[in-house]
Amino acid sequence: MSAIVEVRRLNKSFGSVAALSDVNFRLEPGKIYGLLGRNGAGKTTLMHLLTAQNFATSGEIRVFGEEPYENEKVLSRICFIKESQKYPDTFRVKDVFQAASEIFANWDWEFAYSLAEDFRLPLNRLVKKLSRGMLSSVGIVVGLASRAPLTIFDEPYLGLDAVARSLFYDRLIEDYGENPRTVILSTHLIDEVSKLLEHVLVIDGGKLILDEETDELRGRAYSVAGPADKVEAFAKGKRVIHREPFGGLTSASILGSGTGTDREEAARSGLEIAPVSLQQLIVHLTRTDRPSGQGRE
Ligand SMILES: Nc1ncnc2c1ncn2[C@@H]1O[C@H](COP(=O)(O)OP(=O)(O)OP(=O)(O)O)[C@@H](O)[C@H]1O
Repeated sequence: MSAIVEVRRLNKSFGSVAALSDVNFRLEPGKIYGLLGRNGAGKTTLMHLLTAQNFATSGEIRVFGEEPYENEKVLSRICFIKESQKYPDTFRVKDVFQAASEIFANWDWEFAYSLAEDFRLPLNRLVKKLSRGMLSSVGIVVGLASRAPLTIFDEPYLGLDAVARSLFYDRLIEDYGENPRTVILSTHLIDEVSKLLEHVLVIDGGKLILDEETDELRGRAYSVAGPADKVEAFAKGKRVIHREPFGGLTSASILGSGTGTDREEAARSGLEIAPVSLQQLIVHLTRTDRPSGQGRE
């Protein structure tokens, strides 16, 4: 299958700061990717390179099989929604939609209007007079209604309340079902989006430390919950990556797939075994107190 994005030996430095170091990956068509990592990891830098908003120091980038730089054919098929998007002062919400409709071949006005209603966006209001959350909603509507073959959301929901965020996830998943495309979602709200993500890329200190299907990743750890003393007895000798006490109970996240013997032991102790949260796994993989080079376990 031909890749939507192919990145080889990609490096980007800003002076002495190596924002990206030897990054290699491919993105397949029709998948939702999570691009995750801590502050300053290199996510925005990578998205800027993919969308030709900056030049790589070295390495290769192919988007739809071609170099993206000054390549209208490629760039017209990418919709990049970023937190800090600026609009002309005179633009009303409907002007943003009009401009987007002229850029993106698959733009769907009906969908845009229905999303604007869902997000309670006043079409005639000047964009500069919108609240922070409403401004984020404008970006989300553009990102969804453009139906660009490669849609990239970089922390798209600054100021958005939980209801609006959940609306975004619902509309994205519904529309993606009917109109498959490749989506990259970069966010710190990992648990919120974990159900959407089919594949996860994690960057840490400019290096790609994880490139894995979400389901496989979830199989790398499990959580066990019950009375604190029983959980501790079960966890003894195992690699605990997170502990969360609640009342007299504890939940511990443990590395490993949880063998049949583990499960029998947990059942005998009356402990509940469940899949681990994606967020806990990623936090574990990107913690600074881990010895270096342990990203790929
Ligand atoms: N224009 C620039 N000039 C100098 N350094 C930069 C520039 N842009 C990014 N950097 C540095 O590159 C590194 C990666 O930054 P980047 O913005 O890509 O991180 P990020 O993963 O998007 O972070 P966040 O989650 O906080 O948005 C950081 O150390 C940052 O300070």
